[in-house]
Amino acid sequence: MASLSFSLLFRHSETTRRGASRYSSNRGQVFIVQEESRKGRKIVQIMVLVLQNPIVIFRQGNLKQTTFFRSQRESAVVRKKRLLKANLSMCSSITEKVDKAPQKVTFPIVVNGCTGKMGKAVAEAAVSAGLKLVPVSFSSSEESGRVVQVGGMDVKVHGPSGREGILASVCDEFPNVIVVDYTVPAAVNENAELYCKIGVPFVMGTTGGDRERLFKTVEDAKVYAVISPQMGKQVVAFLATMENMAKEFPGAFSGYSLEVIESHQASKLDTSGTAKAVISCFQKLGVSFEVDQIQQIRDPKMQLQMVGVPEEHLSGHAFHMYHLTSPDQTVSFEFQHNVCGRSIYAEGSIDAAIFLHKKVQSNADKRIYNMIDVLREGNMR
Ligand SMILES: NC(=O)c1ccc[n+]([C@@H]2O[C@H](COP(=O)([O-])OP(=O)(O)OC[C@H]3O[C@@H](n4cnc5c(N)ncnc54)[C@H](O)[C@@H]3O)[C@@H](O)[C@H]2O)c1
Ligand SMILES: O=C(O)C1=N[C@H](C(=O)O)CCC1
Repeated sequence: MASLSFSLLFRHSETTRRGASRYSSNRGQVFIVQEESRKGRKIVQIMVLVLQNPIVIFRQGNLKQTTFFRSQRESAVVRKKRLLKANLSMCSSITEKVDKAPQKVTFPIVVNGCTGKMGKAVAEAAVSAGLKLVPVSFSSSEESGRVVQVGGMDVKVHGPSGREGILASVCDEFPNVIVVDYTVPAAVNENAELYCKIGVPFVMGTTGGDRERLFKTVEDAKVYAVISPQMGKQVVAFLATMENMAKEFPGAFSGYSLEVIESHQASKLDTSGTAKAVISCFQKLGVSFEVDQIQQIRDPKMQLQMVGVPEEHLSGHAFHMYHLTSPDQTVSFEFQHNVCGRSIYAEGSIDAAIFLHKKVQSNADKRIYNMIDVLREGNMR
C-alpha cells in the first residue's frame, strides 16, 4: 500500500553520485539511500524534502516516521545536532538545500489587469505560491462587471469608476495587501497615483506611460514599490551585467553602430521597455542610438518566418536582438534574449511582491526598488 501510493506520487529522476536514488513530484523530492547494516541487514533510508517545510524523514524497517518542523526559534546549534542525529551526514548537499529553503511567507495580493495575459498568469502564480489572492481586479471600462476565474477563484473586475473607494476598502479588509499592476501603458500613471494616494505598496510590471512622472509620484508619496519593465530573473541578470559593463567601461563601444530588433505579440501596445533599458546601457558605453531606431516586429507572419518565433507562442513572446558593429566593420557583437510565454515574468513578479512585503514589514528606509535589487538580495525562489 505504502509503495503503491509512493509510486503514484513520485517519479524516479536520477541516481546521484553518492548512490542515492532521487524521485521527484510537485510536492518535493525524495532521496532513497540503501545501506548494509553491520548485521548484514538492508537498511533503506528515505528522505523526503517537501519544498515548503516540514522535512519528513522516514526510516524503513520499523517504518518509524520522524517529522521535524523547522521552527524559527530553533537555534543553529540545535538544528545541527538534530540533523546529525538523523544521520544525514552522507547527504550534505541535500541538507544544504534544506538550509536554503525559503520561509513560507503569505499576505494578500491584488492583481490589476487580471483580464489580460500577464495579470492572469501572475494571479495564478500568486495562488500557487500560497499568497491570498484578493478577488478584486481593476481593468478597462469594457471589462467592468465581469467575473473572471483565476487560480480557482472568482475575481470581480472593476472599471475605472469608483476605484479609490474600492481600493481603500480592500486595504481595510486585507491589511498588508500588495498590489501588482499588469495593465496598459495608458493606465500606468493614473494607477500609480491611486496606489500612492491610498498608500498601498505595489509592483508595477506594466511598461510605458510617463516613467519620469511615475518615479516622481512614488518618491513624493514615499510609498514602497518595485518598478521594472522586466521581471524575468535571467533577463534581469543580463540587464544588470550590461549596467555593470557600462559603469566599469564607459565609452567602450564608442563609434560602434547598433541595430535593435524586438518582436512581441501583435497586441503589445508599446515599444519594449526592456529594450529601452538595455539601450540606455549601450548609450553609456558610447553607442549613439535613439529609442525610435528600434525595429519593432508585430506581424505574426514575419515573426514566424524571419524571427523564428514558434507558432504556439505568437500570442505571447518577447524576442530581442542587439547587433553591434565596429566602425571599420571588422568586429561585431550580438546579444539576444528570447522568451516564449509568460511564466518567467509571473514567477519574477511574485518574487518582487514577496521582496516588497519583507521591505514593508522591516520598515526599510529605501522605498523604490527595481528587479535588480530583488535579484541582488537573493529573493528569487
Ligand atoms: N515587467 C515585465 O516583466 C512584463 C512582462 C510582460 C508584460 N509586461 C507589460 O505588462 C503589460 C500588460 O501586458 P499583457 O501582455 O498582459 O497585456 P494584455 O493586453 O493581455 O492585458 C492588459 C489588460 O489591461 C486591461 N486594461 C485596459 N485598460 C485598463 C485600465 N485603464 N486599467 C486597468 N486595466 C486596463 C485590459 O483590459 C487587459 O485585460 C504591458 O505593459 C506589458 O508590456 C511586463
Ligand atoms: O509581452 C510584453 O509586453 C513584454 N513586455 C515587457 C517589455 O516591454 O519589455 C517585458 C517583455 C514582455
